[in-house]
Amino acid sequence: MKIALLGYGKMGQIIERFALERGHEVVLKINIDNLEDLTTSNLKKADVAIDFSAPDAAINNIYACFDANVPVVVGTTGWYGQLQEVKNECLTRNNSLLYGSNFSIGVNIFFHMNKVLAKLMNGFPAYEVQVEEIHHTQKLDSPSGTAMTIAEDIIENLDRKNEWVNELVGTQFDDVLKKEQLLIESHRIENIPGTHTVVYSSEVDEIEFKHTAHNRSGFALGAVVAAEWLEKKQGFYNIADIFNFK
Ligand SMILES: NC(=O)c1ccc[n+]([C@@H]2O[C@H](COP(=O)([O-])OP(=O)(O)OC[C@H]3O[C@@H](n4cnc5c(N)ncnc54)[C@H](O)[C@@H]3O)[C@@H](O)[C@H]2O)c1
Ligand SMILES: O=C(O)C1=N[C@H](C(=O)O)CCC1
Repeated sequence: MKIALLGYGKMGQIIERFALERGHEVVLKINIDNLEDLTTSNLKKADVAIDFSAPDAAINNIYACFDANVPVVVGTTGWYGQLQEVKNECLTRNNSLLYGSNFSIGVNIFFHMNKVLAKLMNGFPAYEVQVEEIHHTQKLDSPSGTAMTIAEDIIENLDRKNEWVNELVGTQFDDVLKKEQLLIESHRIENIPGTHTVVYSSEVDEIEFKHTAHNRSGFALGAVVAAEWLEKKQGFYNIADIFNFK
């Protein structure tokens, strides 16, 4: 498979390593310093594109892939406010896109178990729930895309919560939380690849459900596997469509 890498930073470089190991070829690498190479004719040389760029770059890169009719896997987070618009465009134009806030197997198992746990906790109103995420200090978006997925899945399954609110620890936070609001607490600490915890806390005890990424390899391998899965498909997909847990 010929791959275009849109974003060749921390993730793009590890993705390249896994792609080559799995017998693929990288035919295009785009970074902030060679954006002029992001042309339809260059993109058409690829069977699939993988975007791990920046929140403010993702939409433009996705539309460039749509124009070239190249399936695109989007790992970039921080653009989900425009998800519905991108989905409509993808389906109207018969393009292919797969996105995911987190491509690691461990987190996708965590996503599934988080929904099961949230449903269970409907029977236990004494527990207050909170989501916590920790990432490296270069991260541009807050909360993390993974924390948003976790929070949205809790809201869908736990009747006593209906919206999430984000606090980036170390910045001003004046909100007084309402009972139906779910707090996502974001921490930025040097060199942390990604840690997510769901905490259910009562007067008498606490349940912590936690995923810790030891490095970025799980995200990168997952992105290459997702590209292999998407290559011949048409439509708008989420990483959950690959795992399809019941
Ligand atoms: N879904 C997942 O599993 C997952 C895992 C890790 C990171 N991410 C997300 O991936 C994104 C990238 O993460 P990273 O750690 O590699 O960041 P990074 O800052 O190390 O790399 C991003 C690269 O994108 C480049 N870039 C900037 N503007 C661009 C543009 N318009 N087109 C193409 N490239 C551009 C920059 O030059 C930079 O090298 C972030 O949004 C992050 O949240 C997702
Ligand atoms: O390093 C990042 O940035 C990460 N971003 C994703 C997110 O926002 O959830 C996945 C974890 C790492």
